[in-house]
Amino acid sequence: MKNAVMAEIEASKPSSNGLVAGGLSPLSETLWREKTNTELLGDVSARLTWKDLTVTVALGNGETQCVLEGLTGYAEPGSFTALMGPSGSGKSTLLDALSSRLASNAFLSGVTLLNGRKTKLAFGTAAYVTQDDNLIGTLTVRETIMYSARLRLPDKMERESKRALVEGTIVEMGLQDCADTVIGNWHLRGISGGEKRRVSIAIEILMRPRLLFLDEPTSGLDSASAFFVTQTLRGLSRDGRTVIASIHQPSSEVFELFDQLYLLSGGKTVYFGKASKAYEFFSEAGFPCPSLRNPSDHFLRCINSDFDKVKATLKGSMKARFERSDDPLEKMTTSEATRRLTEYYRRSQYYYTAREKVDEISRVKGTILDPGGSQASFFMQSYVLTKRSFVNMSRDFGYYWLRLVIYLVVTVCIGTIYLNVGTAYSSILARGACASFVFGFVTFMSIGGFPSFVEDMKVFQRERLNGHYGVLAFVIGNTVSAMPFLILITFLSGTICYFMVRLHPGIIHYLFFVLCLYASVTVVESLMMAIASVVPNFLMGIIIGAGIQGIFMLVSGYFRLPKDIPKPVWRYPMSYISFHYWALQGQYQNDLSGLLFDGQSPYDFKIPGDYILEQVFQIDVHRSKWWDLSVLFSMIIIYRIIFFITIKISEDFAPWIRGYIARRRLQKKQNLKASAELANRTPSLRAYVVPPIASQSNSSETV
Ligand SMILES: Nc1ncnc2c1ncn2[C@@H]1O[C@H](COP(=O)(O)OP(=O)(O)OP(=O)(O)O)[C@@H](O)[C@H]1O
Repeated sequence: MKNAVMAEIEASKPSSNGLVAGGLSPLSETLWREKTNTELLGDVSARLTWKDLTVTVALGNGETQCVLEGLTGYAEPGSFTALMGPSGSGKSTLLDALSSRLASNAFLSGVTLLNGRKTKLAFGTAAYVTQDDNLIGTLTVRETIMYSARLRLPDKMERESKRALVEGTIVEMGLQDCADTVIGNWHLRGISGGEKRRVSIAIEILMRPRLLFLDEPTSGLDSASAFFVTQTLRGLSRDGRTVIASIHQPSSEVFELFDQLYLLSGGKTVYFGKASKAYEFFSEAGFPCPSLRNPSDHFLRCINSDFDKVKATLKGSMKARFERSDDPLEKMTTSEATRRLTEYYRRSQYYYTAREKVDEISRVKGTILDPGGSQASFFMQSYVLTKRSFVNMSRDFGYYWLRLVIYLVVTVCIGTIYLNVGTAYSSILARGACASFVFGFVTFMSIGGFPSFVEDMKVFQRERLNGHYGVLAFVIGNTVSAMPFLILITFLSGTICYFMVRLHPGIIHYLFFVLCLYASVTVVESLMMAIASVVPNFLMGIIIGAGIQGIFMLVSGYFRLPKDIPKPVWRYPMSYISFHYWALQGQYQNDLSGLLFDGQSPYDFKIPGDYILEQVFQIDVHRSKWWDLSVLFSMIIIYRIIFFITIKISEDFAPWIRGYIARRRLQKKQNLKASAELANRTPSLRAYVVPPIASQSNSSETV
């Protein structure tokens, strides 16, 4: 079987630019099924319909905007549907609406059915290649696709077979020349934008999804690559898959590959039907395509009204030329042309045929498609994610290496400032200050890793929405992969600090100090990861993380002694929630207990460390320092659970809450509009609806 796959890959010779000639899938559907040990259980084809789909977004100023208006259409297995329209016409919004991924401020109405049933398409039921290529910058193209394959293909499939499948997909997307080049990030120059686009597509077509959405898959590609990529997508659809893609500026050859065409302008349907009939439609509507013009260019020129003003200005300066032209577009504004085309479509047979077809498909209750994202076991997902994350962390200089350097430099500074601190009377406060700095500021520096966490979260969100793996596998992978780096950083810097300052002698005291440092840094990491899952923005995340840690430091018992901290809020519960508090209490005990300090004058008695702990630092010496350390380790687990819960909440509850808020807003808006209309018709009601202060001229605005 392995040989058969390789033979089939070999047979598909790449063209000069590296893409497979003919765009046919090197691995046929049957062979793919055999290789992956997956069977087609019944009819798993995806018939998608949408009827009277309207998307309204709530804008920042309280207004609402209708982005899509009453769209009706369908996509069938074996067909390749292209969405076209000017920039801002609503193509991405339509794809988002169909794939259940609308933005938080968007409200959807209308009916979307998959195989005649209401289904949520996120988390693996459908695959979606979005406009942004969120990839791990330190991995090569081959590694990226290979990890993705291992995350999703069945465990029992041989590694060699997975490799063969990956190589096939690399050839299919014309990526063999850059297969060993890294994707690239802020400090690594990697593959080009067009190649990144193709890697994103390769990752999704690897599993041969039943329903595939692509947002501008050919953007950034040269015309030959765009042609071959489109041909591959069409080849995929010929295997009984349903493919819907938004496409900008297709060449005439690319246009010929489309089965169905959905033309949008200003959120309205201008045309939906067979791509080959669009030419006829435009002629019938009075806008025939001139003989030497690319049909898709012509269609877009007819419906892009963004430049009407520019056109009018140009017309003024080149009057004679425009007057001679018999192009209907020169005789009217494009807004007017779009309006005429939209109206013509609503009256045409294309519109009625589409609606009839939608009703016909919707009536057939087909198979319920399960989220079919990953076929790998939970353990395989966790293992691959841990390994991938570890490789990324070890290659990304900004993730841990830079922090290690800074930690070493800072701890050498601490070591020289508190060098051989001793047991003189003045060393009591010096030891307190040193511990406070180490567990306050040194752990605080861990927020430096936040930009890398945000990048990780972006990749996670893309993969999660496409059902590549579960949330728990991600949390485990992220936690375990970070451990060796955090151990290295904290043990190295902790050791330097401990021995330069000469804190309490003894191996157990040393171990306690570095373990406490490790636990504190890991808690900060976990806290920042939880923040990154809620606030995926560098600046805001760092500000929030810094703010939280600042508050925790304040109540740690150093800047204000524990018993002096105001009891409501600050002492209970804040100081107990603060990890600085536990770290400092534990380290004070670890360092001072058992030592004898000089008195203020040479004639004074020696002061026992336990006395200082109780009387100066107000520490409960009856509580074991190991208890403080275990609280810190529990906090790591608690923060990781919080991280898991925040992701689950944002997946499961947030869309519901957002939908509810959007519905309420829309309802309020509609009620106000209805009241205003009623008030205009019934003068006696005006007083109730229009605030008395509003003048007659701006009353409608006020309403
Ligand atoms: N969540 C949202 N909030 C506010 N406005 C939105 C939102 N979603 C879409 N829009 C607006 O709706 C319009 C359509 O956006 P969309 O991204 O769907 O267009 P598009 O056709 O995909 O454009 P492009 O080809 O440039 O990507 C735009 O004017 C956009 O600003």
